[in-house]
Amino acid sequence: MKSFDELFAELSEKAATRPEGSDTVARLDAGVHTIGKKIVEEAAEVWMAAEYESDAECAEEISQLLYHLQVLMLAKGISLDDVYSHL
Ligand SMILES: N=c1c2ncn([C@@H]3O[C@H](COP(=O)(O)OP(=O)(O)OP(=O)(O)O)[C@@H](O)[C@H]3O)c2ncn1[C@@H]1O[C@H](COP(=O)(O)O)[C@@H](O)[C@H]1O
Repeated sequence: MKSFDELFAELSEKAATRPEGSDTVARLDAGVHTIGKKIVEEAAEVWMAAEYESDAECAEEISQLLYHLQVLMLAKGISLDDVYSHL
């Protein structure tokens, strides 16, 4: 288990070091358009899970949406503080 900030630190490290086989590196290389489409897909899955699936399944979908949002943040060079400053 990890926090939002811990996942972002891990993904930032992956983006910087580009380890072989990293899914995150492949997603970053695919670009903002592809990442954006994945976010829309994951958001829809969150919505469907909230309406028709268990709370546990919904939580898993939310975790995936948060992951893909972080990938987009990295692709755009947006930091945690850039986001937190609006909360
Ligand atoms: N938290 C996540 C995470 N959440 C979601 N995903 C990705 O998002 C996918 C979920 O989307 P879907 O359910 O739509 O599955 P899918 O249709 O097969 O998705 P696609 O691969 O086709 O886009 C998963 O299969 C993962 O590829 C994640 N991939 C990685 N992480 C974490 O990110 C870190 C770095 O991972 P790597 O870059 O792979 O080393 C590790 O701590 C991982 O646990």
